[in-house]
Amino acid sequence: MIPSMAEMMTQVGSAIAGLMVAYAMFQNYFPYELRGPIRRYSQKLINFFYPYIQISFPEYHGDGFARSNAFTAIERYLNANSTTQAKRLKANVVRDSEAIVLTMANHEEVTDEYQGIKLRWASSETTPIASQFHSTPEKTRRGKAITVKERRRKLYINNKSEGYGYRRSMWSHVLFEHPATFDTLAMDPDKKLDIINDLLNFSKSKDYYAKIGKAWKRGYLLYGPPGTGKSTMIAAMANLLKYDIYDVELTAVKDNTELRKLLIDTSSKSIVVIEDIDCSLDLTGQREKKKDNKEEENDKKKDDEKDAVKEKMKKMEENKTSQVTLSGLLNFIDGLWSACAGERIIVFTTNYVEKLDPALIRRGRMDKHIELAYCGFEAFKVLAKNYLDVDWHDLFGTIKRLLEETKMTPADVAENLMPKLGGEDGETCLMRLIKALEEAKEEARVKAEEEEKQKAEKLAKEEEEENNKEKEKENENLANGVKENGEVNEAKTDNLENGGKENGEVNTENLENGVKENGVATK
Ligand SMILES: Nc1ncnc2c1ncn2[C@@H]1O[C@H](COP(=O)(O)OP(=O)(O)OP(=O)(O)O)[C@@H](O)[C@H]1O
Ligand SMILES: [Mg+2]
Repeated sequence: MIPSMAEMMTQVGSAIAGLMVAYAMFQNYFPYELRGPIRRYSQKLINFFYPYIQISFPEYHGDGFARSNAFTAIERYLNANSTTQAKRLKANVVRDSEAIVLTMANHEEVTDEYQGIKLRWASSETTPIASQFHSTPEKTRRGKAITVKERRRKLYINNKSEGYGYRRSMWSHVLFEHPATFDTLAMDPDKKLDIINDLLNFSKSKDYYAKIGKAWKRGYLLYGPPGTGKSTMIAAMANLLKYDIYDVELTAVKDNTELRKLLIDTSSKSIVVIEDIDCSLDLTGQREKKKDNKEEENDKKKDDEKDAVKEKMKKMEENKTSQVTLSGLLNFIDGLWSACAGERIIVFTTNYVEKLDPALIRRGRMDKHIELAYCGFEAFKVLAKNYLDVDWHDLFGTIKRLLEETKMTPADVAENLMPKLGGEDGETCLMRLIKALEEAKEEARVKAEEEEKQKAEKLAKEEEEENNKEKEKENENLANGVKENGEVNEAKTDNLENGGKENGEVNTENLENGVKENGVATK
């Protein structure tokens, strides 16, 4: 007789209940010392028949608060590849991530294949994750790459050194959401491409750097006048590589030791930025001398741009408490920090490349020197496209000529191109730029003329002074001459007297000798 469904369920139910009672008895009454070996042997027996390899990846490890990197990477890997199979998914906005991350819910299972091996990924709640799968370094790496791609990036700023007590971090951070990209950066397209390739090449060269025995780091020096896009380029770099930025304010760093600590505390895949290196570094002694030179020079050339830099320097000087030295900085670039694993880019910016100590910018420390210059026509075209969505216009010819004739920073060009409130059209903005360029040109001409005039005046003044000096000298000589002549005359009379005497003597002597000598000579 075939038992009915209800009867079957009852039997299964009572069997399970029986097993549970047996298990409870086992737990309660079986001697503790014997439980371990029995479990071990029963596991061995199961393994004999069980054909699969099982690997568990706990979600939390260590002290139980840090989420395992492997787990996160696998989660992302499954999110991108296999979630189509699972019916129930968990949606999470994970810290540091831009996208919503979908992961399979507990007790879901997805299958996957890797190099002919079938994998079953399952997520379970009882142990943090009891999954049946097979993973490889390659997969973990792919997962990691996805993690980096979707990660929200941060801008770190070093805290002022005073009183970051026991727990306070040396860095504060905000989300980095600068919109600049290499597409929006106005500069010569060839130069831009070269930089992009350099960066991408670096980020892919882990093995190469290991092979040549160099730390996986690269230094860039960005130089050029204010407003030419140095800071903008750093943001574009970070956006291209998806790196974090550590903006080091050297004036807030107490000394070399603190600088070292700060830099060791930076994470991999980051850009360490030190802006205005010539102003913020108190390179004691040697630097002081250079500053004197700079001040002298600034006195000579007093155009606006220099004044801006001077202003900046003065400000830095005022709140300077830092004792970071050039050698401290160099040591960190070459030494300890380089031993920290992971890819890092270090960027220095300056308005005056020629003022920097050659030791700081030699190749190997600063591998690539990038000049950001005044706006050329190619750079202008990028701005026109970005700001006005204009590829070509009849006015471009005039603008090209004016840009060649006058210096204007991309910042100023951009400012003029930006449509003002009320929705100006492209042509109005281009006309405004032309006007501004013409004004700048005229201003530069007047300034040059003035400088020329000042120079000529200075030269004339110097010549006059020189002439005056000569005249004075002549007068002096003349005066001295009169005096000397007086003396000479007196001396002459003296001499005359003496001469009379001397001559008297000499003459007679000479006469005698002459006679003698002549006598001898004639003989
Ligand atoms: N090459 C450029 N391409 C696009 N925009 C630019 C460029 N240069 C400057 N700008 C614009 O001008 C502004 C100022 O530029 P940025 O701060 O990058 O200059 P900087 O070279 O860092 O100057 P400073 O030496 O004073 O730090 C930016 O907000 C940006 O909008
Ligand atoms: Mg800047």
